[in-house]
Amino acid sequence: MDKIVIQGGARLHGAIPISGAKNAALPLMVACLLTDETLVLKNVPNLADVRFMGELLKSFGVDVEWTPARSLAEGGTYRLQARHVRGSTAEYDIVRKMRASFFVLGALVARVGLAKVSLPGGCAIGARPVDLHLKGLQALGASIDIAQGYVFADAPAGFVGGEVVFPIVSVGATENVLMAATLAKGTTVLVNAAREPEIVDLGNCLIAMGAKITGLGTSRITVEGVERLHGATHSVLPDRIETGTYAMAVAIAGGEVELTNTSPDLISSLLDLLPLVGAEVSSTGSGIKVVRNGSRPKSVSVDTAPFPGFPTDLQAQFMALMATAEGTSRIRETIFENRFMHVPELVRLGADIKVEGDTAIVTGVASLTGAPVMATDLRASSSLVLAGLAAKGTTIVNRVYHLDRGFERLEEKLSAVGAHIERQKE
Ligand SMILES: CC(=O)N[C@H]1[C@@H](OP(=O)(O)OP(=O)(O)OC[C@H]2O[C@@H](n3ccc(=O)[nH]c3=O)[C@H](O)[C@@H]2O)O[C@H](CO)[C@@H](O)[C@@H]1O
Ligand SMILES: C=C(OP(=O)(O)O)C(=O)O
Repeated sequence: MDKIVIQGGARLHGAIPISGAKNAALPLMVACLLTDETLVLKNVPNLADVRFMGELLKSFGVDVEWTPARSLAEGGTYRLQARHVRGSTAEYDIVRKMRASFFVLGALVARVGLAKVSLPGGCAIGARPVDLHLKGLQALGASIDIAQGYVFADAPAGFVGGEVVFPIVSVGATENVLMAATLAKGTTVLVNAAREPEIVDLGNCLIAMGAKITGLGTSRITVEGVERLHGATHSVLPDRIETGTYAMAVAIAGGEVELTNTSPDLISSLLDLLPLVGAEVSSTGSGIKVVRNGSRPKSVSVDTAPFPGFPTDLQAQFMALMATAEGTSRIRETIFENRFMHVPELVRLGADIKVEGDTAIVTGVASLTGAPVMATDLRASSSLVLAGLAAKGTTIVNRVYHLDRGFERLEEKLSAVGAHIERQKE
């Protein structure tokens, strides 16, 4: 298994190109199931999860053609055509590895009238039930049965528009129901819908495919069903989690870096905090410049929340930053009940962190010390990389396959701005 090896202490200077967003690309790829014409997706990151989604779509008979990017500064292109959908089963082995596989449920039923999709089960960050996806599809007329670990959904005459009220904000359930509603008979209203930029990106692509959607980016989305969707070309929006992670890499390591092909509007919840931490942030027109010179970062407390709040997917990285800051911060995780798996690993690097319920109390230390570490999820792994950039000596991050799910060529991007980081193959 590959490892990432970091010699800490180097300041970062230069530019880092930001890739297309994994969490937008995955549901966008699923959207190809809604039409027999070709969906062309540009700026797609070359990530394990994305390749995996390509394989899942192939298993439904989708023609999947991937053209890799010519350089780090541009994404690859997927041409996806679901001329005929063959089969409608997503097996356990696939769904347990990548939860986004569950997003095929609504689109498959919309297109072929039925689907059998494995329940994903829990994962390292929490129980992550799918009840809201199922209730949403039921509200549109699907009958749902659960047996032998699978969801059997059918709506032989297609979905029928209705009101779907989400008791809590769910990104995935909003995406699943949004896709289903595009081909429903009549009007669907999603109440308390997620407002994440990835939902807006999916909605805009669906509109380009002929869907009638209003209210994207608000908590009330209205979808007027249409009889068919057609092909379209869409460019995936920049990855705000990758943007935020590299912004914090500069804040923790020091230096001056421009993050290109991204936008400050995607991540203002973090960019508003960074000046309080001691990093300067400015918009460059084509991206964001982050600078930290001089004194140690300062402690700032934060609660995670659905967009436009502070993203749970940046909580671990922010904790690494706070581990080196002057003072004490409180980091409250409100989205997932078990997303502190990075704490014991950061403590191995010398961090002073105590967990009390949903809150981590982080007392910054003057310096971290390198050590071998491992993490059980994607963003936790990236927090260990950030900590390694600031730690004295060598940090070895094991289980790199987690990072490869969501960070495209991380070690190349960081070494290009001066970090001493490499991948060691075993
Ligand atoms: C592929 C993708 O886009 N993944 C993102 C997506 O995950 P995902 O879509 O799984 O996250 P959700 O927004 O659905 O989860 C939010 C909360 O709702 C709960 N819940 C969700 C669905 C449901 O049917 N029942 C239920 O109780 C979850 O357990 C969690 O506590 O949004 C999360 C929250 O921003 C991010 O951390 C993930 O990176
Ligand atoms: C939790 C994440 O992904 P997933 O929802 O696919 O597990 C993530 O992207 O941080």
